Amino acid sequence: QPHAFVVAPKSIVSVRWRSSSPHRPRDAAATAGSSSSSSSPVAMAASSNSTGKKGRKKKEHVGGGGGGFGSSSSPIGRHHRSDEDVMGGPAVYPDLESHILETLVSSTFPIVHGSSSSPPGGGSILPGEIYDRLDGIYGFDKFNFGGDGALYRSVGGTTAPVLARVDDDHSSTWSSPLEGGASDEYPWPSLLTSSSSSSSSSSSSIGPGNVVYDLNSIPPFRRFRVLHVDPMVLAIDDFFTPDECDTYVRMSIDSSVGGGGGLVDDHAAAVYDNDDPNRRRESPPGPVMIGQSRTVGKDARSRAQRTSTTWFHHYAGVPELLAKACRLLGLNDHDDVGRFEEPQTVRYRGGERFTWHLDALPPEETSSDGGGGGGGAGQRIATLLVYLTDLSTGEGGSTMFRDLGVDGMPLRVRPTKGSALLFFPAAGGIPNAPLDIRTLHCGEAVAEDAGGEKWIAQLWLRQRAYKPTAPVGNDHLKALGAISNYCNIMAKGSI
Ligand SMILES: O=C(O)CCC(=O)C(=O)O
Ligand SMILES: [Fe+2]
Repeated sequence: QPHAFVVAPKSIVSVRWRSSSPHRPRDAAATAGSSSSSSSPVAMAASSNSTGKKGRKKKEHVGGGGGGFGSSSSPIGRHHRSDEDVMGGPAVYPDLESHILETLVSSTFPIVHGSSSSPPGGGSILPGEIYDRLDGIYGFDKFNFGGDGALYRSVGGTTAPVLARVDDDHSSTWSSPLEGGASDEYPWPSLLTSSSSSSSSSSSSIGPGNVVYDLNSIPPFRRFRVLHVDPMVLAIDDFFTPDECDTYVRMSIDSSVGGGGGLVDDHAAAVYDNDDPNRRRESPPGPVMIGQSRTVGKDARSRAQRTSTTWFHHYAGVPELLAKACRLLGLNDHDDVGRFEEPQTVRYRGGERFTWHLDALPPEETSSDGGGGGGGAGQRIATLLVYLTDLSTGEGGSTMFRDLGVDGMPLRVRPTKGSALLFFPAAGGIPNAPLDIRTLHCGEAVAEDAGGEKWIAQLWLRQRAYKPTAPVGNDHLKALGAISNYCNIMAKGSI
């Protein structure tokens, strides 16, 4: 069962849906047995949306030339270069249709790094123009950087919080994709129109009525970097503590004892034996290793796409990840926890990688009939990736966005322990298309002689409630208590 866009070889004339990484357990089973390649060109996906309801929009630009960042309209042909320099493998760039190519323009806006002009508590300051633009594209008020539901912006040389914004612009040409007109606005309604992000406590609707938590107990994330504006790619450097990183790695490794690295083994590591009694992971079972992907996939291409190892985690086992993701994205309602796919950790050893792909899902995976899995959860609208280990320059392992760098080079994000990377695989790019092809990215091969392994944790947010399929018994509901505990601990810590 295909599950994500992966780039076809140049000789193939359009982007095709193709199985690749074990993003989801069902995929692993499918790739192990059958293979991959029902195809469905992007052009088809794009046109299939054209009758959808009008939804939240993109104010302008997208197609290049419209003025604004990233509209330098440099042709994308230059991106059709060999990737041997960065991937050490055969070229897997697509031949894309011209109207898609035209959307692949890099941002030319200079990104301001560093702390010399930082807001209180750190972070970067960008010109107000960028914030205005991000607000228009992404609904800025829902990102919790640097303040209570606010981002910091530069105002006359000083900093001031940007107040949560009322979203009154629904004059969109952005249509609802993939739903046969049956869905609501796409893809941001809940991010944009739910109540102001971080100023109120949550109320429970999917959870037991007595579970309450307040995500405001988690300090706002202050150390963020805007790596690219449109499409937006953010790094959040204070997302996980070193201890949290170590815990996530350790529980993955520990759970695989006896798991044997088989393909899908829902029974492996059914019980997680926490060796740290101070943590609250006593009851939930541990993560399940779903396979070393050297063995996942039948054909050479599938095998080549990901050569790492993935573990699927019980929601209840990763409250820090869920709570912080909700805090970051302004998802205060318990229902929103139910929109996350199975949390994953991924290990890349020397030589391992994940080649160019898009995280956005093919239509059959998002349809509301549930036929594609996930219970009609809709599209992946946000990718959150947390680096659990450091890799130094020269050790490889960077996440690279092929088309978002400067001078034809990829945007390269080196793994930094505790940093998160946030981007939006289906939020913009091609008008009326259900994916943002500009977010094409890869996990660069880790150098054979790297000093350590690359580990990441990953989380995908869907448009609607998602039905997990692994590990057995995995249930969002069971995480609410753990999230509540975590928030309580954070609240006490900050007093
Ligand atoms: O490992 C990375 O840096 C990227 C992983 C990734 O893109 C994915 O798993 O979808
Ligand atoms: Fe990805």
